Amino acid sequence: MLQRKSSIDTEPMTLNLDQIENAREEAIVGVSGNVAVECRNLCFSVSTRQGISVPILRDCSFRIPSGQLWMLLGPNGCGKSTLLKILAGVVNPTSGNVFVEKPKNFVFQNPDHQVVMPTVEADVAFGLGKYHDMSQEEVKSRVIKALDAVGMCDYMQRPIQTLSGGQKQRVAIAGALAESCKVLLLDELTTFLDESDQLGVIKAVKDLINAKKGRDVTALWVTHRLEELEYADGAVYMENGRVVRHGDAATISKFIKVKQSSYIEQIGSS
Ligand SMILES: Nc1ncnc2c1ncn2[C@@H]1O[C@H](COP(=O)(O)OP(=O)(O)OP(=O)(O)O)[C@@H](O)[C@H]1O
Repeated sequence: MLQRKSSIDTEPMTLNLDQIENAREEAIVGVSGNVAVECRNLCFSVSTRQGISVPILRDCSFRIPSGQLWMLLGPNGCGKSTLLKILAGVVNPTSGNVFVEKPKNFVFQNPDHQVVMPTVEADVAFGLGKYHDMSQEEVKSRVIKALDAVGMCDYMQRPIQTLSGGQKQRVAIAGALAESCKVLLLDELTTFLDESDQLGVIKAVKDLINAKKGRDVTALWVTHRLEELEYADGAVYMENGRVVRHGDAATISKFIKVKQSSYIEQIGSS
């Protein structure tokens, strides 16, 4: 496992090649504090029935600073979900290093796959069941705080099946927050949602990142929607299993837009 970077460098004098590369990366991504997520030379391959190894992720490296909302973007099949599953610990990489600050929590694409209890309150409290010595007061207080963070406090007693898709996503995020999670891994949460629900979920995540500055909750949000980048601090852009660019959201947005327009020009001229 990678070591967390200290915010204060006490021996800055002689840099070896690795340190120079780190400094270059930090200049690119603007990392100034602690790192919440880091991948270094991450590879993942699967084997076909004929025993041929097929690379899915190729040499992926990037860092996400604590307390920020980052997006993971790229064309269909480029490896976003696979990378997120590795960060979540659901899948093991073939090689390379991964660090994700703990506790971490993974929220899935389909809201119906993750809300399991009959009411909102019971659902958010569900994950706390494993802490056997936690008092009822503590459970209640965590549930209220978590629902408050995603703007769902007024829905505590609501039956889950009466919620919209976006409200279910926010309840799922509250469940992760109730467990004091430090890193939220969010897989295309807006895929099944209508426009107003999409906006509601992304704003809820952005608000909680802003509100928790002291506690430094970090979120990595997988998306196809370029317009969602406006809510992000930073982004990782992938193509064909590789991290092509990573850095601040405005730079990545510009990079993708230039790519898209040159692609459209190419189609137009052929
Ligand atoms: N276990 C597996 N066995 C074989 N191929 C796999 C496996 N897991 C992923 N892949 C392939 O790896 C590639 C990346 O898949 P992944 O789901 O990570 O992409 P993605 O960027 O999330 O795609 P999308 O945007 O369409 O959801 C795809 O071509 C997929 O078919």
